Amino acid sequence: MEEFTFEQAPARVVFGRGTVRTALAGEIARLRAGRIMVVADADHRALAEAAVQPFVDAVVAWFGEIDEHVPAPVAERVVRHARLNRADTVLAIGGGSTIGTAKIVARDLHLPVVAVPTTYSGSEATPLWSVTHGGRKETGVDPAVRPRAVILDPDLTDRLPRELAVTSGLNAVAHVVEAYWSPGANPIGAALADEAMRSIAAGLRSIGPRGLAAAQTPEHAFTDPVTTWAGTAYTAGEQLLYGAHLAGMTFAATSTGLHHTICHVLGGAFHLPSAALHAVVLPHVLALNAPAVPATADRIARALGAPEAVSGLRGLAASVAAPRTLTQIGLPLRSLEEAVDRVTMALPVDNPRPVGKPEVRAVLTAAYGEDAA
Ligand SMILES: NC(=O)c1ccc[n+]([C@@H]2O[C@H](COP(=O)([O-])OP(=O)(O)OC[C@H]3O[C@@H](n4cnc5c(N)ncnc54)[C@H](O)[C@@H]3O)[C@@H](O)[C@H]2O)c1
Ligand SMILES: O=C(O)CCC(=O)CC(=O)O
Repeated sequence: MEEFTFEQAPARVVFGRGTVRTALAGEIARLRAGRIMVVADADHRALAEAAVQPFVDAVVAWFGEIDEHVPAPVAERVVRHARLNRADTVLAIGGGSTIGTAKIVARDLHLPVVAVPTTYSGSEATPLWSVTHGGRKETGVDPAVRPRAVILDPDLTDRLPRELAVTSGLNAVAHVVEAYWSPGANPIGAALADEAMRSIAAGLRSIGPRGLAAAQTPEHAFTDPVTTWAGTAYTAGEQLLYGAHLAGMTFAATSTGLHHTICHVLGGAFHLPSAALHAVVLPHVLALNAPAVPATADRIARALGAPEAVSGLRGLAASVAAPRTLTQIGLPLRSLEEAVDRVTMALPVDNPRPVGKPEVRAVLTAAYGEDAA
């Protein structure tokens, strides 16, 4: 076996139903969190207020201005708010945008973050941060922003509306796919990726037309020994949250390629919903790259439980009625040339095959589907 490096910043992860009530206070105490600033959007304020009750006297500030892709003025305000209130720790309760907002405080003021994710973004497992300056999404890596304690409570993610559960699950699939072929790929990351992909795919297949709440009943629970732990069956929501966290871990240990670059550039420039963007773009980047990395494509197919990677991913996305075109998620066809130019300007990227403007155009045109015909 060739030499390889695998690095993860230290973090404690607590997984289980109800752990936002039963375990969060313990993690706060263990970290000696001191003065706490809570970051949560308006939709998660009540949940966050209930969660902090056991340590409410330590909460010195709230920040609720969350905007996807973390606009620079919001990043400045959250840091100022933490500084003014002399916060020692940031507690983020919400999706990738909320955790991403908290991460900027960690980046700039070196405060620890405690994360309670409510989507499958996997951001709670990564040292990646981003800030968008006037339509240009800047991303960076800083081990200090990786949350030091993480509460994975499937009761929270099971509340996701069906559409967001689907696209967020496919966002996690995108982390896994790029982790397999990134230059930093290594055997430990690939083992995490295999388990992440199996788990997410199993969870997605069970969502069905009625969403996660309907997939929690015992008849939906997984008893396949490959995907259960110590004989305990997992529900679809549990499979998804567990898999999404592993996806974040494996993605964290590698680097971003063409797929994530496209999503960052377009997400920031056109303020598109990040998870839906991943869901639409991923099959086309996989179709571009799979012939260049046949062994990796076979491994992706095996993890998906499909005979072939590209059709396997397309089948999975179709089975959950994922959005299929850029038009569907808010990028009109008239923006194609601007989108191609913006992504091309972000090249070069680490990618299994060389990418120039023609490849970018091919991927984005394909992502418009029948709308580009
Ligand atoms: N740093 C990383 O490693 C990383 C990884 C993935 C995504 N991201 C970033 O995170 C952002 C996107 O995050 P996201 O896809 O999680 O979406 P989000 O955090 O923007 O949330 C989308 C919407 O869903 C709502 N929501 C969240 N959880 C919910 C729940 N349980 N029930 C009902 N509604 C809920 C939110 O209030 C919001 O309105 C993007 O900026 C993306 O780049 C970062
Ligand atoms: O927005 C960030 O913090 C970086 C995002 C990232 O690399 C993962 C994603 O877009 O899903």
